[in-house]
Amino acid sequence: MGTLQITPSRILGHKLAENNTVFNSFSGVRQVGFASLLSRNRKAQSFWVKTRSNTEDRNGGGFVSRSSNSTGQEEGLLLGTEKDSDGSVVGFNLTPHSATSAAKILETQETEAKGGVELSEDIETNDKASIRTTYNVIFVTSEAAPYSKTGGLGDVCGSLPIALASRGHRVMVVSPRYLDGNLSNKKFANAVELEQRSSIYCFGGTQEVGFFHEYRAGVDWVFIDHPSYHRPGTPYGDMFGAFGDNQFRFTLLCHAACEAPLVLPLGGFTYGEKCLFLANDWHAGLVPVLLAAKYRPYGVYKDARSIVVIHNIAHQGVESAATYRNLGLPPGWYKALEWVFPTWARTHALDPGEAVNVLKSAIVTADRIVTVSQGYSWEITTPEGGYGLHELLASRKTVLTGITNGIDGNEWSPSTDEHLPFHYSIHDLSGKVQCKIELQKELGLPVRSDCPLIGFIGRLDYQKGVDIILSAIPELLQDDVQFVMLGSGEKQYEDWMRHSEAIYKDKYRGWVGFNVPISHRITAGCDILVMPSRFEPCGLNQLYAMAYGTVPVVHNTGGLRDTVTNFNPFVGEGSGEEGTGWTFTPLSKESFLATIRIAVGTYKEHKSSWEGLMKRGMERDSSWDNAATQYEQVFEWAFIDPPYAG
Ligand SMILES: Nc1ncnc2c1ncn2[C@@H]1O[C@H](COP(=O)(O)OP(=O)(O)O[C@H]2O[C@H](CO)[C@@H](O)[C@H](O)[C@H]2O)[C@@H](O)[C@H]1O
Repeated sequence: MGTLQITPSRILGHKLAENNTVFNSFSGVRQVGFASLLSRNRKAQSFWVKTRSNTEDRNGGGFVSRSSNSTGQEEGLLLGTEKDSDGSVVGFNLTPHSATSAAKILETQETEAKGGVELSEDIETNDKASIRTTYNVIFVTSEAAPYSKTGGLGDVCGSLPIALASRGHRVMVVSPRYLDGNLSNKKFANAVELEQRSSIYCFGGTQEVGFFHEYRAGVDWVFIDHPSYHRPGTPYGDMFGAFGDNQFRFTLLCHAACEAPLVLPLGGFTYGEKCLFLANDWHAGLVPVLLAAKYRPYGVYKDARSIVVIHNIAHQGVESAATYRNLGLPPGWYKALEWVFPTWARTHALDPGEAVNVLKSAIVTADRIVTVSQGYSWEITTPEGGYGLHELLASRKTVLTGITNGIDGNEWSPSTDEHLPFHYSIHDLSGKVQCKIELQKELGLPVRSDCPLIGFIGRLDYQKGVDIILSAIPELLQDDVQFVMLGSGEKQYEDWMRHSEAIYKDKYRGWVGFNVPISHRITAGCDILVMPSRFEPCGLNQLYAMAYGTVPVVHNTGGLRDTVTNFNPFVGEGSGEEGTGWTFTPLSKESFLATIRIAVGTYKEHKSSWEGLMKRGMERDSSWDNAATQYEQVFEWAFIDPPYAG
């Protein structure tokens, strides 16, 4: 790793003040999480805290810090200034703890002093080290894979933090420690209990929470421990429906997450107040409100920022207005959460329709808003897509950004996937047909490598358009195709899947349940993956499918429209082809069926076109790096503006 540089546009005055976590580098321009830059090397980090002995070399206003270890050896150059042609300080260089790199930096600085030209070259050639500010980032989320996952939120909060940490940020993920009495409890086995406990006042009493911690893949995974997270079921409910105390459980999460950076000495020292909270979905939505209402009036978190990340606006955390007093917020902040149902949505004539809406409060009080694709960032500002929040979101359009999710290449790669019986890649696709044959065997379908195998994976609910699949299946299965569905959700759909297996014995399989290894094998073994989602903020399964050479057929909406390009066999007057799948509209049985039939026809009749489709999908860059860069841009914008103060 080469030089990490922090280069504000122009610094008028600078002050280097140090507390135990952060260098306040510039007066109001940007905060630099010093701890984050060291967090990638825990040993060096704790050593640095214990035995640091800095020396300052002032050289015409320049500032250089060195640290030495207990044997007196120089560990590395920690800090140096960068100046523009007028001699003004425009940035600091933070360098790694390696003698070679340090020497290179010294060399670079000498060169810079001579002419200042080669610095950027040096940066470019040395590991493509980028010029960027690093932050202390706190993800707050109700799920994070592999510890907990019911859907895409878990995937994103399990992989984006790692991508950001690998780019030099100090990253903590705060999530509940769910113990459901099943095997999944083992996933928390490596998290150790910290001595710290916090008392949280909410719901008319004091709740004590514990903190568990695991440092993995460069990220501090912090799990909030409380009896309300210990029960059978998913993070949100069980066979009888959603838990009745979810508002309580996630209020607790938000309070605890706000405490964590202040009180947990992770790797030797706390994250401190100058951090950036990423509040994911409504479960974490109280975080921006708490920063503004509970902490900032007392001078705490004055320089923190918050971003609400909307993965699915259909879920907003709406409860009766009377529950406001339980949330541990000052009475004056009711307006931030106030929500009035339209007349038609009220239960009776005297119902005033008053409620509290947690996601709404996050949209009001967060410094910036991110959604998981550009298409969806527009859709949520429309009456059709905003689920009642469109006007509010439209009014905050200037701070609303769409960033398409990435996928975790360690977990989802056909050449290394531990759940697959055979591996394959864009250079050698032979393993894919083997995966198909093994899947057919596993599902008890006739083993036929020439028969198009169509798959669906997802929650069985209205959003995912399962009703469209159900209505199309009787006609579709008259064709020579096989169809497999994996999902859990609404009972009527689960029953339909079980029932249909008996009707279409040789053509249809329905796997009811949540099973990650099977989801990987379906993604690899199918030829076509369908996603007739009514709305799809981003969608991950189409990204996984394309990475696995499985061609997606998707409704032309939200993130699906942004990520799947329609197959076009006539580009360049027939000389070439483009596209990674098919998008269809309108969302109807007829257009769904017609598009699948075009895909099946292409699969059967145009083998080379099909291979082109597969390969273009596999070539597509869905890595998190691209998205992480865009998140960094939003972080930067968040710190340019003052924080929300009410
Ligand atoms: N029965 C089952 N067994 C095993 N695995 C299963 C499964 N059902 C679903 N999954 C897995 O859960 C994830 C679902 O992710 P999606 O992004 O498609 O949808 P979800 O609606 O949960 O996420 C929301 O958040 C994400 C993340 O931002 C957005 O992409 C999305 O549009 C938005 O609706 C995938 O990893 C999928 O394989």
